[in-house]
Order: sequence, then C-alpha cells, then structure tokens
Amino acid sequence: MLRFENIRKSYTTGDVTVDALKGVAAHIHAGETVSLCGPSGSGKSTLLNICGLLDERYQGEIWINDRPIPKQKSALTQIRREKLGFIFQRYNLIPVMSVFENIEYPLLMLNLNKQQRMDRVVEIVHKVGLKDHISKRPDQLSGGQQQRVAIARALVKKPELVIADEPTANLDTPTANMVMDLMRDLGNDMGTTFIIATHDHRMTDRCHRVLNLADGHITEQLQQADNRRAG
Ligand SMILES: Nc1ncnc2c1ncn2[C@@H]1O[C@H](COP(=O)(O)OP(=O)(O)OP(=O)(O)O)[C@@H](O)[C@H]1O
Repeated sequence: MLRFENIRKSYTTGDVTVDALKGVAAHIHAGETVSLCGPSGSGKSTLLNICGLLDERYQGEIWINDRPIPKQKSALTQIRREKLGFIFQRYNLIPVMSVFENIEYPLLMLNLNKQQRMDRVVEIVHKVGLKDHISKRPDQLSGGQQQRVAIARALVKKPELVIADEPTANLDTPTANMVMDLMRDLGNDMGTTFIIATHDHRMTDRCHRVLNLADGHITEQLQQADNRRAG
C-alpha cells in the first residue's frame, strides 16, 4: 500500500545540521497495522510526517498503491484529503463543536450531501460506541471517549491509511488497550492501514509489525506472528 525508499531528512538550525533520517526504507501492506518505535530523537515524528504527506522537504521516494508521490504541496494536500486520516496524542478535537460535528467535519471537504454525511457519522459513531454522546462537547467526555471521537473522525472518510502519533500516551492502561483494540478491529473491518508512532509497548504488542528506529535508521523489523491478519 505504502512504500518508501532511501528517505533522508536533515534539519539545519544556524550552523548545526541534524540528520534525522539517514536513508530508511519499508513496504507497508494494505490492511497492516505497523508501529514505529524508538527512543526520543530517533526520527519517528519526522518519518510519520513524511509518510503522512505533511512534509515535502525530504530526499527519497514514496509510493502509494504503486503510484509515486509528488513533492508539490497542493498535490500532497489533495492526496491527504482523499486517502489519509490522522490521530494525535492530544486528540485535537474542536472544543466548540459537538461529537457529531467533530466527526462530520472532514466530510465537509468531500462531495457528499447532508444525508450521506449523516449516514456516515451515525455508522462510525455506533462502531466506536459513542451513540449516547453524540450531542456532547469534547470537554464533557473522558480522555478515552475523546480519543474514540478522534478515531471516528479519522476513519469516517474511510481513508486507506491512518497515521497516528502516540495515540495512547495520555490514557491509563485499560483505556489504552480498549482504544488500541478498537483501532485494530475497525482496521480489520474496513481494511485500513495504520502507521502508529509510539513508545508504548501495550500498543506494539497489538500491531502486525514493529519498525524500530534508532539514530535515523530502521534497525529492526519484527513480525508479530499472533497478530497477523488471516488471509
Ligand atoms: N524542526 C526541527 N528542527 C531541528 N531539529 C529537529 C526538528 N525536528 C526534529 N529535529 C531533530 O531531528 C531528530 C529526530 O527528531 P524526531 O522528532 O523525528 O524524533 P522522535 O523519535 O519523534 O522523538 P520524540 O519521541 O521525542 O518525539 C532529533 O535529533 C531532533 O532533535
């Protein structure tokens, strides 16, 4: 689904240049959940931003479904809108909007009428178990419920790829496990591919594959045999 080769990225501040990614490559298959692990500063966020088409200033090549990804901002924005969803550590919900409006928001950029948007939101709200909270605002929900809204918002467009940055970092263990299981089950259901940057072993245990980053290199790829998707 997503392939990248020889990705290099440096940051220059004054006279100091940091080589954050030093030529990384991987092939992520459709429907796979892959976690990106590594110590602080190893390059996880940098790689996640590049895979999420949020940064066009890098060297190397990316393909999505065998099509090379261009490096022009406007082209990347278009591909992001059509194919990608995002989940963040701090949920990033819009505080003045209800759960329904937060989830509907990404659909406003697609060519759907009100009824079609409503049907999509209602379907995903049921899947994430929030039908009784649809009119509430984010500050009336627990952290786990807010992250479920964020998952629904990321998936309501039926994206091919979801990029998640430390999605369980602010959650206690039972809630983190529930959120992770929800992402995996919805991914299985909808055939979504996930790339998840995390320090959290509760999370990596539930992924199909782990890519370990160290000092700008992918040092190890671990297949999690028990989590491999049937077929
Ligand atoms: N905007 C920036 N300007 C300068 N250096 C940066 C910038 N962003 C990241 N870096 C450097 O690039 C390297 C990789 O950073 P990155 O944020 O990708 O690591 P990370 O693994 O996500 O770390 P963390 O787990 O702490 O978020 C680090 O040495 C970092 O200091």
